[in-house]
Amino acid sequence: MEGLVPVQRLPVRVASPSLYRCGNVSVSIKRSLSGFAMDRRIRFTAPSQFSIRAQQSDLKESLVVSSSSSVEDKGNALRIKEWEVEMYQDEVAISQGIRIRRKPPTKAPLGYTGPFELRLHNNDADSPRNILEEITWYKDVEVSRMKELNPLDALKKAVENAPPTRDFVGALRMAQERTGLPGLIAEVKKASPSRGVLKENFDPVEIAQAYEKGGAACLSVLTDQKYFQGGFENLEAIRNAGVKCPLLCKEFVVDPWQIYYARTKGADAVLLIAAVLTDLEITYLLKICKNLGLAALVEVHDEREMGRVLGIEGIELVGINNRSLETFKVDISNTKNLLEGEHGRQIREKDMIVVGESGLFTPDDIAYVQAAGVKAVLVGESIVKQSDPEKGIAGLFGRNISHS
Ligand SMILES: O=C(O)c1ccccc1NCC(=O)[C@H](O)[C@H](O)COP(=O)(O)O
Repeated sequence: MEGLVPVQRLPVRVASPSLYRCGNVSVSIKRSLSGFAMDRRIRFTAPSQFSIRAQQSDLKESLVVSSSSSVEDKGNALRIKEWEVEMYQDEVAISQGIRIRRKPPTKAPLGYTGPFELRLHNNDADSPRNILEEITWYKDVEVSRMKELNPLDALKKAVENAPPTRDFVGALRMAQERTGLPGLIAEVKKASPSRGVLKENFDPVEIAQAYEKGGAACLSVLTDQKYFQGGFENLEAIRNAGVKCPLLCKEFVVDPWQIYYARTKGADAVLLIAAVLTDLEITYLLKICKNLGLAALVEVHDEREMGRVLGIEGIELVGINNRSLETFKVDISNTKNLLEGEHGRQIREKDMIVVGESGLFTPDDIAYVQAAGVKAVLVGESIVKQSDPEKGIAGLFGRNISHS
């Protein structure tokens, strides 16, 4: 066969690193989960006539293969040099309705498959479309720098000697039983992209201690520096200051390395954002969390994400964020809406803890999300802004919920 080989559309179901054979065509699909470099390459050494139907269960993906071939070899044998298909994470993500795209690799434009010489630059792919996308794209860069300073092997050794984690989920359940109100995850939050600086004289340890005294069940510590003016040093300092509440590392996780890092810095739980991560990534990260003794708060924003998360095994904590990723607008009826109907039924059946997140300011807000079915709330702005955050908690719940 000479000249161009027509574009082939290959429906391929990929379960694991696989080698598919069909006649003398072999398709090897490499799946490297480390760093989520989901890299699939298809290499053919094939005669001119071929058709490929490679199917395995679990993941349904569609690969588009296009290439050119040339006659190079002796005899009539056709050597199709190397056909390379790169299906970026985004293609899987799009199929799952994920709105947050991952950073396109610099060496090739986003989501493009096909021969290098035909690649186009796509401007839309080169810039983030909303704040969460911007944060996660920056996170990719930041994490690769941090990894060089703290290689995974060293982190794994540090984790072996780390003190045991505290029971994040248990603390929420106990608080709810103790107070009859949703357990409070109080957020140590200096600033945010939507509100700017919330507290000028920000002392994370002082705030954490005040939250604990005020009756918080758990604390959430923002570790992102660029957008929230947080830091891992805050997490570490709070942990080392003797605060007993379990700590959530509030990060934008895009890489398993971050989970190990969080564990070495004193986290008892991490946040996983369904808008950013595919189902497979969530499943994989949950396994890592379990292995490290960490709880995972899996955050959703809409019905579709809630449906996805309910289909993933082993999730105990689901956060419903009331803040729109596109507009920053906060609407607490989002929590109520996502807990109605079939999703709410499944959550109750599985005895999951739902955490109402963002935009909670008053006892009425707390009562509203509690009536909708939440067993915990994640609150930052309304309490961190108070000159006395301990009193801020009493104000938020309409009564003193401290242990004393
Ligand atoms: O808070 C933001 O502006 C923000 C922007 C983009 C992504 C995430 C963001 N916040 C993270 C959170 O989930 C909140 O800090 C948390 O739910 C507490 O919210 P609030 O009580 O409204 O401070």
